[in-house]
Amino acid sequence: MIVRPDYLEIRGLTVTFDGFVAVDHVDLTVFQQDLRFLIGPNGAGKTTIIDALTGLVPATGYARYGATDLLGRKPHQIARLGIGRTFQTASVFTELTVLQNLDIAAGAGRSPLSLLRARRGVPPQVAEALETIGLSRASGQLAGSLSHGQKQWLEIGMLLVQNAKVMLLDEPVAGMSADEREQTGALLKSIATDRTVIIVEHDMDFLRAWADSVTVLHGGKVLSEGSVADVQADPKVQEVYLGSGHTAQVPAQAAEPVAHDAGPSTGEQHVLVTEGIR
Ligand SMILES: Nc1ncnc2c1ncn2[C@@H]1O[C@H](COP(=O)(O)OP(=O)(O)OP(=O)(O)O)[C@@H](O)[C@H]1O
Repeated sequence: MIVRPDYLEIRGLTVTFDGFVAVDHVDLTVFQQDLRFLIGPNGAGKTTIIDALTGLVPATGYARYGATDLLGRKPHQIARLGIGRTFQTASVFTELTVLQNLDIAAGAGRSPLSLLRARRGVPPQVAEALETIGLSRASGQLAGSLSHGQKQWLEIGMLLVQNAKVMLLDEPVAGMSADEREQTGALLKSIATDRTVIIVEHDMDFLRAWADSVTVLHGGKVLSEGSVADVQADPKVQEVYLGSGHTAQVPAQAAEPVAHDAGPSTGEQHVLVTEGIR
């Protein structure tokens, strides 16, 4: 792998909410081509890290992409620097077509009214994004009529046409069918060839199938980092996921996270969690 200078480097990232330290001196380095998964129990600080990197919450420390500092900037400035994110719930314009959604994301130098008008030809970067996300044939379809998975792909396409070089994806496969998960894995792998991609995910099967590397968070701190095999073998990770039999939080199969206050785990949950990390 050729290491290029434009990679994401985070040092001592800290986010505090009214005295509560949600992210606690996190160090993270992610290179292009390294499909990095960020995992951890509910409340570990995963989404807050993405929020801090995209200017939604104030943070201290240091976060740099290439030569550019990210902290202390407004969300739109960070987006313009090529740092893109998705949310747990896809935010597409449901009343507009797939193509119109991509057009708006691309800006394309057109007025809002002209974006809504039919027009000849599709800008090359939009056509390329349509192809990459597998929605070329659905380009005229209303985004609201897409499947859950297709909406997530459209959102990724909207980042592609904005030339996002860093993509921070929050639970991209939650609620997807098995087929959609498979297609999403292949999509993420392909976009990570020349981008820095971080995926927050609870789905351990998906992680095992697609992660190049994993960072495990717990209580706002980095607990473990390495390959899937490395983190699975780490006793600290096993302790967090398996706990004393009362702290089970990450299901093996379910796409949705289990609530933090789900109460003592049952024997069945415990088996699921054991399968989840092994
Ligand atoms: N705006 C906020 N104000 C106060 N506390 C917050 C805020 N946002 C997050 N937190 C707290 O920070 C901690 C980390 O939350 P975060 O959403 O980052 O966790 P997470 O690892 O993404 O969890 P999940 O897997 O459940 O999404 C939690 O204790 C949460 O309650």
